[in-house]
Amino acid sequence: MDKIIIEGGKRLEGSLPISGAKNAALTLVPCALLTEEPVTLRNLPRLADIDGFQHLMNQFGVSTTIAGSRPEDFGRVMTLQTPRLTNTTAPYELVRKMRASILVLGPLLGRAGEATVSLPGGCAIGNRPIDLHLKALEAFGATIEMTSGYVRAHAPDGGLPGGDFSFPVVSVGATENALMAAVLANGTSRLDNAAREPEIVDLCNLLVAMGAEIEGIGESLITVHGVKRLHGATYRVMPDRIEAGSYACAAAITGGDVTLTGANMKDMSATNHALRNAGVHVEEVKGGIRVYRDGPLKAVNLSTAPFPGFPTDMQAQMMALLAMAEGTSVLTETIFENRYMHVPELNRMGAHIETQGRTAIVHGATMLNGAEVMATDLRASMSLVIAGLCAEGETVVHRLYHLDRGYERLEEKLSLVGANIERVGGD
Ligand SMILES: CC(=O)N[C@H]1[C@@H](OP(=O)(O)OP(=O)(O)OC[C@H]2O[C@@H](n3ccc(=O)[nH]c3=O)[C@H](O)[C@@H]2O)O[C@H](CO)[C@@H](O)[C@@H]1O
Ligand SMILES: C=C(OP(=O)(O)O)C(=O)O
Repeated sequence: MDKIIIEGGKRLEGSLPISGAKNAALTLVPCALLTEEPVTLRNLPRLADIDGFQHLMNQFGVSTTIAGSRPEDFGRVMTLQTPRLTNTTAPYELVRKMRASILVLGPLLGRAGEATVSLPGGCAIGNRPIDLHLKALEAFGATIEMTSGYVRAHAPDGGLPGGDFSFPVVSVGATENALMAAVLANGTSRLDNAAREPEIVDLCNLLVAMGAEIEGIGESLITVHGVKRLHGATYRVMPDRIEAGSYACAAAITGGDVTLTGANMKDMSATNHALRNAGVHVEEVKGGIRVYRDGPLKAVNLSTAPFPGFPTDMQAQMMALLAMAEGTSVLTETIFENRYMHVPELNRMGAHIETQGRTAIVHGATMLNGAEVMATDLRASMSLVIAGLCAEGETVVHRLYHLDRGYERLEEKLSLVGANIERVGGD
């Protein structure tokens, strides 16, 4: 298996391009199931998760063509077309590798009136149940059965009637599945306490471009008036706010000065606020965001929360940064019950971090040392890369498949700003 080797201590400087957002792309791609016309997605990141999703879509009879794939380009353009659904089952083999496959449930049900999707199961960061996805679809009139590890959903003859659902907990994926099911329902549906993440806004914008009628985009009460059919559209995937935040931490930990081209400031308020409190300068510049640091890093207390709160997907990267700050930072993870697996690995690099349940206490201003570390989940992997960039000596990050799910050609991007980083084939 490949590994990444980082020689720490290089100050990052220059410009680094931000890719299309993984978490937006994973909900935009299944929208192609909702129409027989072509849906073209621009700025789609080149990631293992997107390749996996493309494969899953092909199983349903979706044709996919890719343009703009010169090896030197970041991103690409994919056109998906579903003249006819040839299959409505998402098998265990594909869902197991990619949790976001559950996002085909809503659109398949909306278009075909039925869907069978393998239960995704838990993953490293937590149990991640899908009960709210199913309850929302039931509220719209679907019948749900569970058999042999699969969810089978059926709409009544004539399609889903639509209905109202209030989420007891904010869920990004359940809001997305519900929206994709509601757009083709016979009546009006209302989602209360819906997720307000920018990726949900991106999804709604594509659905509207396809002819959907949605009110309350970006708000916690969303109303969807079902339409008879949707048409094709061409749409540009939003920039990845988590990738941008991750590279902002990388720039900051090295005391660097990096412009994140293509990043969107307005999607990143909570992350930028935390960075500024930590003593990092974050400025909007033409075409992106400039991040630099010219003073010491300061301790910050943070609690993860649904948007517009501080994103759980930035917790691990910020923790690596705070390991080098003066003072003690207290981080609280409120979204996933097991999202501190980077802590023992960061401690092996010389950090002083203790965890007590959902709280992590980071005793900062430590000197980090390079070490061999094991990446356990996507953002945990990135926190180890960030730590490695400022550590003394060599850091070797093993198990790269997590990083490849969410960071497009990470080592190339970091090399562009002067990092001493390479990917090598391992045993
Ligand atoms: C592909 C994608 O977009 N992934 C993101 C998405 O994941 P995902 O959509 O899986 O996360 P959710 O927003 O659904 O999860 C939020 C919380 O709700 C709980 N829950 C969720 C669904 C459900 O049916 N029942 C339930 O109890 C979860 O266990 C978790 O505690 O949002 C998370 C929270 O911002 C991010 O960390 C992930 O990167
Ligand atoms: C947890 C994440 O993704 P996923 O939901 O795809 O596992 C993430 O992007 O940090």
